[in-house]
Amino acid sequence: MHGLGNDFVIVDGRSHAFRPDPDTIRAICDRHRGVGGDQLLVIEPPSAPTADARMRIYNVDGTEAETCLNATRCVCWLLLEEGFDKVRLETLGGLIAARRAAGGDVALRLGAPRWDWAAIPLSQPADTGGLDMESGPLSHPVALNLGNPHLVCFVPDRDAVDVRRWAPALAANPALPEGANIGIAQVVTDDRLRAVVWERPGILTQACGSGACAAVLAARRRGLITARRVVVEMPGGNLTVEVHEDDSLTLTGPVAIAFSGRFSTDHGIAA
Ligand SMILES: N[C@@H](CCC[C@H](N)C(=O)O)C(=O)O
Repeated sequence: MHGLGNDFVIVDGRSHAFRPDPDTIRAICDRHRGVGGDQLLVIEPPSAPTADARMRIYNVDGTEAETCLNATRCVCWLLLEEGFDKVRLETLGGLIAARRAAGGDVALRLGAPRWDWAAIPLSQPADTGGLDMESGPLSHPVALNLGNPHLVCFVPDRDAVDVRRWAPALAANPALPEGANIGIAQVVTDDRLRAVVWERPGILTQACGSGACAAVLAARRRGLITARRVVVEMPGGNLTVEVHEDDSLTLTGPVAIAFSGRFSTDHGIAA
């Protein structure tokens, strides 16, 4: 499935456990020799009675990520199609509630972000409203944690930035012990941003749900916008982010199935 081109291989491991090792994850996500995708997702039975299912999120390098909101929208859509009214999905980054929205979209309700330096995490105390970091046109990023770590840099023109050239140095900054997703954002109007995200562990994605939320929250924190309902244009399409009074969020956008199939253990993929 994909959310605006942010694409995922999703394995339903609820009746047959699927615990891929890093080599298997890399093989599945390989765009030339495997299925290909920005992440591998495994649906598991919930560990808490408050959740309907649990989702594990594996990055293309085999590491496990805490949060991926486009992935959450895709997996929640699958669960909603099974007849659930609303869905609560457990992730390493927390419990996320989802419902159907207009036009077949999926809306997620998320808790407030964390802004303190230790929660990003950063290796030492710093003002997360503008870190002392720079890489070419990217400077003084806002840092926040939405279950996963994000830095957001504001630029006058998103498309003028050579993201592959400048973002990796920020992501590798030693002040980020767990790395970070690097957002490059441009304010278009008070309720419209343009953004692109260099995701951990070093891929440029078509869209990023947590990156869209991070861009809106960072723009509000910097005083660059005041709107609470903001459209974020990403290369793959638009996401809508609503910031509620208590700083909780609603993220809404489309999902789509690309194809479905079965893994075989006979063709080099270990299940
Ligand atoms: N790879 C990331 C998480 C991916 C974010 C995702 N695309 C989204 O939609 O939120 C990480 O390691 O944190």
